[in-house]
Amino acid sequence: MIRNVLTIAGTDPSGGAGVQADLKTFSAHGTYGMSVITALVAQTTTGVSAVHEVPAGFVTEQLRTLLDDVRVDAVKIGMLSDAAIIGAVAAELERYRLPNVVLDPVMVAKSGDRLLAEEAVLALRDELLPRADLITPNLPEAADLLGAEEITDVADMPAQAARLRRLGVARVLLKGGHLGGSSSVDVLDADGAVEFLREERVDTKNDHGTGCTLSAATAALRARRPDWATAVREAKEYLSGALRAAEQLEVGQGHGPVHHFHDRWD
Ligand SMILES: Nc1ncnc2c1ncn2[C@@H]1O[C@H](COP(=O)(O)OP(=O)(O)O)[C@@H](O)[C@H]1O
Ligand SMILES: Cc1ncc(COP(=O)(O)OP(=O)(O)O)c(N)n1
Repeated sequence: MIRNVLTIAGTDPSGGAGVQADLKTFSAHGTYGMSVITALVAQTTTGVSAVHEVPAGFVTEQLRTLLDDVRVDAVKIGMLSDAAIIGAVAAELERYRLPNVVLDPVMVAKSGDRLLAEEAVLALRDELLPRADLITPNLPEAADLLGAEEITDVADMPAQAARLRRLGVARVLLKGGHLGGSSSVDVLDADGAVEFLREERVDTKNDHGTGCTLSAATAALRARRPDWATAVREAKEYLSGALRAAEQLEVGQGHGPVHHFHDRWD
């Protein structure tokens, strides 16, 4: 049976991040993709020019219309924009008891533009983190959620992940992409085990949407795999392949997108 996977996120007309990247990723993993949109974002490979938020009540309307009809096997949550939308999504997660929820706590785009209001970080921490099965913060997002300094050393990542778990989160994938270096290291703290996930760093400027792709691939794979660690490991491998395949693309002048491929996944 084909699994149904939902993304709740903002848009990217250039197709590199947000809902567009998530749907491509779901398809690449042999799942059926669906989307609830939280914000229309005028952005491309060079940055964000404007954000048009969807009213929170209409986010609720999209979710209820969809969830009253369709079974959902996994969910990826991305850009939420403000506290009202966070509240709306948290309420519907509770109401429908959705399974396999991956929360990417998106705050700032690579271009430096904010995708979550600063005053909404507390709402994200208090209302959504405890309802997620896995969160996937990058290092600046982890620091913001903890009200702490951003760490700069791979060796400190397990302790930072443990602090996030103590906020009441089931599982944490702490992403170390911002550290640079010859390998790209993430830490998974899940189900009683802490694991370093390492991949060779791909030398490319086409790295727009890496966080979106990783969280979407994890959700899709969790709908198909028996446990979180397997889903996360395969998702990271997929992302590295998509970063390598990005050299085939000519999209935009700035940070281009990664390339989603369908041939490896049956
Ligand atoms: N050039 C790269 N080569 C390989 N993996 C990368 C590269 N850039 C980022 N990654 C990986 O992409 C994922 C997301 O990266 P990160 O920059 O940490 O988060 P975000 O995209 O949310 O800011 C992480 O798994 C990170 O290790
Ligand atoms: C609509 C939308 N959602 C999320 C992001 C951030 O995506 P990410 O994968 O972290 O990629 P970069 O912005 O770092 O390239 C986004 N840009 N837009």
